[in-house]
Amino acid sequence: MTDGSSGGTVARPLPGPPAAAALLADAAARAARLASPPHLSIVRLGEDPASVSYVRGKDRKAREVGLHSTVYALPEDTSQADLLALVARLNADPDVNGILVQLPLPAHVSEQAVLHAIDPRKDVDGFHPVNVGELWAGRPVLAPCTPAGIMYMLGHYSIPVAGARAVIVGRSHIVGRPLAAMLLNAHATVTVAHSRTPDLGAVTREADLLFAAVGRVHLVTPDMVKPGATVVDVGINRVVGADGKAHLTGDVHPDVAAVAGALTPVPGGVGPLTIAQLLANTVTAAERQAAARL
Ligand SMILES: Nc1nc2c(c(=O)[nH]1)N[C@@H](CN(C=O)c1ccc(C(=O)N[C@@H](CCC(=O)O)C(=O)O)cc1)CN2
Repeated sequence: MTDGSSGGTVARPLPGPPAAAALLADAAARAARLASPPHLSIVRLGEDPASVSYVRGKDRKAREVGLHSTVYALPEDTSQADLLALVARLNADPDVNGILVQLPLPAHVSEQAVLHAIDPRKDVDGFHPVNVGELWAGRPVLAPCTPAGIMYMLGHYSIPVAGARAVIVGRSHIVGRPLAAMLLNAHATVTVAHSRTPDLGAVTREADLLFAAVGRVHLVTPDMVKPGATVVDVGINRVVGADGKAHLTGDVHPDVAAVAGALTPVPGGVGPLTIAQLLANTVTAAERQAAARL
């Protein structure tokens, strides 16, 4: 695409909201076919502003698409035992289809203990080892929301994945690792790079599909990108600009737009897909629970 002013090329923008709207519309239609609205329970500890905002967004969107949502906003000093008791209660409640514990948790609570306690059939975040294992075995049921949303977005914009060389920078449990499994399942050739990868640029320049998910402002610069590659920016970094105001920026330098073939913005890129995919997962969980009761 030409930018019409300098004669140079600019990457095709891949905005998240249209893809998220399509995913939400599908989730809403599936939810409407169930005997009762799927019920999502969201648990949050403490008042971290980003977590408060994400949970509010999940609750609001759930209601917008016809789901039933309950938020448990617990004090920061809630003990691990009390949190586990709540999870056990939600596991046992036949009226609850999906359970989500917002991350990060305070340091005194073991994330692993809590995530492993959620019934895998209600684990709409896809973080339980049963769901992680099914994903890596090529049989995804409930899969982590940000990478699943990214895969949906690539499909929405008809970006080819099968046969592509994909490079993911970042190996987190929320994004990098599950995304690697999803890309493999979709027949890409996948490399996962990380903080100890030597000559990162040589690796990223191989990519037809490049994913930046490390949380380091503008880590990916134009010289690290193959001309025409699709670049997906998963970074959400809060920085203070020259104007003294806080704003969000990604892991990809804006000048990458002059090299890439397509680029997701931050904000307004993959972020909105996270919540849309969560609600799609909640409907999937409810559908499977209804079928198991028949
Ligand atoms: N239990 C979970 N905890 C966390 C997850 C998760 O998937 N499950 N992911 C992240 C945070 N997250 C959802 O929880 C999330 C991140 C970003 C967005 C989003 O829409 N971002 C917007 C910008 C929003 C803003 O202004 O801050 C964008 O990128 O355009 C939604 C959800 C960690 N915790």
